[in-house]
Amino acid sequence: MATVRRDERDPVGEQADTRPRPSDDTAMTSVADYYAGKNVLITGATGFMGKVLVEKLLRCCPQVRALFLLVRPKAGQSMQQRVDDMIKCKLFDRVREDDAHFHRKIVPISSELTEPGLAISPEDADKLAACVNIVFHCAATIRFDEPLKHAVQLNVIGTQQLLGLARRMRHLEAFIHISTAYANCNRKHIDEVIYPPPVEPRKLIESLEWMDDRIVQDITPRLIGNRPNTYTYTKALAEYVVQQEQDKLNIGIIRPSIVGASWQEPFPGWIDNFNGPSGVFIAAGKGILRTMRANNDAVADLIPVDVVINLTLAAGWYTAVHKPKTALVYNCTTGGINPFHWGEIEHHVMSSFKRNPLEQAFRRPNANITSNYLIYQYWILVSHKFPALLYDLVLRLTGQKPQMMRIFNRLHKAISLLEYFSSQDWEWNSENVNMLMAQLSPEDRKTFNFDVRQLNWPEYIENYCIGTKKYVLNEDMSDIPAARQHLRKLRNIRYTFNTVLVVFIWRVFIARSQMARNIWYFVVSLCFKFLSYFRASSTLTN
Ligand SMILES: CCCCCCCCCCCCCCCC(=O)SCCNC(=O)CCNC(=O)[C@H](O)C(C)(C)COP(=O)(O)OP(=O)(O)OC[C@H]1O[C@@H](n2cnc3c(N)ncnc32)[C@H](O)[C@@H]1OP(=O)(O)O
Ligand SMILES: NC(=O)C1=CN([C@@H]2O[C@H](COP(=O)(O)OP(=O)(O)OC[C@H]3O[C@@H](n4cnc5c(N)ncnc54)[C@H](OP(=O)(O)O)[C@@H]3O)[C@@H](O)[C@H]2O)C=CC1
Repeated sequence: MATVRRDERDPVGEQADTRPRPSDDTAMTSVADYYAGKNVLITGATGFMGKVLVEKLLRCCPQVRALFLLVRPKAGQSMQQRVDDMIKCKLFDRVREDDAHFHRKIVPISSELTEPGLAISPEDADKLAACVNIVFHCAATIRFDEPLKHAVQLNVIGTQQLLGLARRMRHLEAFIHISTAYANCNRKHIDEVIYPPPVEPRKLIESLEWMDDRIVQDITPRLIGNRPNTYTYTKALAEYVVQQEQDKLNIGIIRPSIVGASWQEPFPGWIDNFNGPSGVFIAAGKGILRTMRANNDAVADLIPVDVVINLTLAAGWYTAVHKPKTALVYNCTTGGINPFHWGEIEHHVMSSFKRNPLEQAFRRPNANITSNYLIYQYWILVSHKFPALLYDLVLRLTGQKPQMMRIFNRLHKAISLLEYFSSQDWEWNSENVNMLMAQLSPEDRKTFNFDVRQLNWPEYIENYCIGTKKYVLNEDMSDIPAARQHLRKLRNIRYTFNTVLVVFIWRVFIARSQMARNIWYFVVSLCFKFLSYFRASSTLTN
């Protein structure tokens, strides 16, 4: 079994390791000083975490020489257009304030990670081989329903190819791979080690080459075994593939849990996608999602994106400067240090969206999570399907296209894929993370803060919800009074609807059936008796 030992930081007895060791001077450099004059290569820079990584490097390590971003053309946009759009976004406002010409440090390189040779031109590959000092590999498919072939192609073969390129880099000091804390979610306790892979990646890759898509689809459940999806399965394989290079490269592996909006930087609550909990929060805030399967008492292992990026940069520094003998794994999680539970998340998300409502909510936000399958199915029927049918009926009657049932079907698919992670909890060891924190200077501990003991969850969740409103939905905060007014209107509609329903039931059952009338009189007389008893006893005590 190939496992990763914790860094012993003992340079003695390393005959096999020919890589240069750090001098005392370099070991003492601060994180920002280390990145000064360095050429950094980043994959997945256009993604959620990649963008935050680029921003933080430019803002807090302003002496960095160049950032080479491997980007592919997409949706009719060239790679250059995509990078231009990316750096225009609000996330980069603080960097722009500090240095209006920061874009000069960004060098986009056209690359498609699923193509042979990463589809990098020979000239670009030579340039990278000659100058890159540190690689951050963030790119991956994070979809939970990705067909196995594609997930392997990108997450495993793409990683292998990048490692091949890294081996050619003459001045490479560190290779940092972003994995996930759920790569080994088939275990309950997860140490900072690389576990044996579920299958030898080479054998799997060879088999997938000749199998057609139908066969692959059929055998996927058997292959992934007790992992919930191809994403976690291929991320586990990728870790193993990265580990195979530990004799040749200085490697660090970061395993974040559920990455959420930023905690502090560049500003609280920054988020730009529907992945993971963000989509659930938005659907609940819009009043669409009323129930979800989750365990109230299970730890919700959210981790703010800026924490992950701070840890990643610090790990890059540590790996390059201290050159650990084996690849170090960092479990970047909150559960063991500052636990917060799904039940608490539900409470704070709901109250936050009541204070700061989203525009044009479908219903008042009121979602309840439950681990009980029957209760869940009941609420799906009563609170999702029935209102959707009713709404679509109204749309049809007014000559419009029905849409609510379609939205709910997509939502049900999304939440069914997430419930595996919200219905149970895991224990992650974080010794390497603690070790890394202890290695930082007090100044670096502030600039590259990943100490989640200081995280105030209610405040974080409030900023997260506001962040989904501002940055994902692009809603204006000045519209909050109108949104509150809309919620009041929805509440009045609900009261009216409930009253009409009661009157209707009364008319149909009470007024028309003798037996219902008898029951009704019995209930009313019981209430009267109770009231008179209550009055009499309170008169006596007075
Ligand atoms: C108050 C309650 C508290 C309890 C709260 C519990 C939260 C419990 C979170 C656990 C979270 C674990 C996270 C593991 C941690 C990793 O390791 S990381 C990677 C995380 N990866 C992901 O989250 C990817 C999951 N997403 C997917 O796989 C795909 O988006 C889906 C869900 C299969 C949908 O695929 P699709 O149908 O092809 O289409 P896509 O365009 O992607 O999205 C379709 C619709 O689904 C919606 N959608 C997408 N993602 C989501 C989502 N997460 N939620 C809702 N809707 C979504 C989109 O908004 C879109 O809606 P429309 O705009 O069309 O109306
Ligand atoms: N988000 C989360 O909750 C968590 C994420 N992680 C890990 O963090 C990393 C980053 O995740 P995140 O930022 O959320 O993911 P995103 O989906 O936001 O970003 C993925 C990035 O990978 C790039 N990419 C995808 N396919 C290719 C390809 N074929 N060729 C080149 N580039 C490609 C995307 O580029 P493009 O813009 O062109 O599509 C994008 O830049 C991943 O490795 C993920 O496994 C780990 C734990 C949790």
